Amino acid sequence: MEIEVHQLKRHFGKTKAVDDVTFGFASGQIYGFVGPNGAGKTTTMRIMATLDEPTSGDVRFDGVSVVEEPERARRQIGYMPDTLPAHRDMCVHEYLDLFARAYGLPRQQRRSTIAQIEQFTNLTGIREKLLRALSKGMKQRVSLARALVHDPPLLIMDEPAAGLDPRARVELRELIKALADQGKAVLISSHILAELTEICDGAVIIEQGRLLRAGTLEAIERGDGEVANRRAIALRPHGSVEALYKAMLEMPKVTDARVVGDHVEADVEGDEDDCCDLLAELLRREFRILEFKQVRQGLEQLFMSLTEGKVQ
Ligand SMILES: Nc1ncnc2c1ncn2[C@@H]1O[C@H](COP(=O)(O)OP(=O)(O)OP(=O)(O)O)[C@@H](O)[C@H]1O
Repeated sequence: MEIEVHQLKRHFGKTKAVDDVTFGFASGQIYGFVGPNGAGKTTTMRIMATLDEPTSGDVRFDGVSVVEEPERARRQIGYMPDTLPAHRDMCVHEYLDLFARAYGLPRQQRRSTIAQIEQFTNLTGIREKLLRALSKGMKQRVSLARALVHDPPLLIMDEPAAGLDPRARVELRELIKALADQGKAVLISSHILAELTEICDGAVIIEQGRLLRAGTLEAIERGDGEVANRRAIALRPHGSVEALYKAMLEMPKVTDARVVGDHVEADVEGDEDDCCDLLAELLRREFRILEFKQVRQGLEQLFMSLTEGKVQ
């Protein structure tokens, strides 16, 4: 499935919550949605989930428009909001059954589908528990299960890791990866950028409603603008790290270098060719290099170099 967000705008009075945002991604991909508080992430996600209407622009799932055919579009997505289930006096199983009915799943199919999802989200052991008796992590899993009952090809998750303990975060990450492996497209907003870097294929970076960058992490890193002509490399010498570190600092295209354990990491002003030239020069100077690799910038670094923390 192709997801296309096209020139999306959503204005609340004078506030341009979303201001001409265009990006796309596809089945099997996990895209991180990042931006400072108030950047417009939730507003964009709610429009994608057909819970709000754009001022102008559109979102299409394989051509199906959220504006023109919201009912059809709605079946394509599972939305996990940043609020947790609030039907306090209902147990987990009843709650999931309620949503499966709402999506019109016939009885037999409902049973097997819910059983599978409960197993996948690790809810089987607590399916009889009341929602109000659940911990935050359990509620997050119920919320994910609810988003999956109609087997949507696209999953939209708004801050799913917020407030989770480290174990629950790791488990959530594994679930998201498994969903992408099944072929689902996933858009996930989070402020925990290091975590997103580990699972995301790409990112959409917005600030004050405006798109700063969108694409695969590699493409964003390579892209035009201020991060374009910068590469980071890591080298592990056979011999003194300090000697290599000093030599690196003297290289004309190296803007910064640091010793990290048994490696030297360096920022290079230039492209891949410049990195290779640098290695050639080191070898010419008879440095013995055991490892040489390009280091991918994390989302955190990309985000910091692209945003200035502006808030509306
Ligand atoms: N219903 C509304 N009425 C008026 N303004 C709104 C409404 N919903 C959102 N906004 C404004 O739109 C802007 C974007 O808000 P949004 O919740 O989309 O940001 P966000 O990126 O999800 O932020 P956070 O990271 O803090 O969750 C903010 O300035 C917010 O105050």
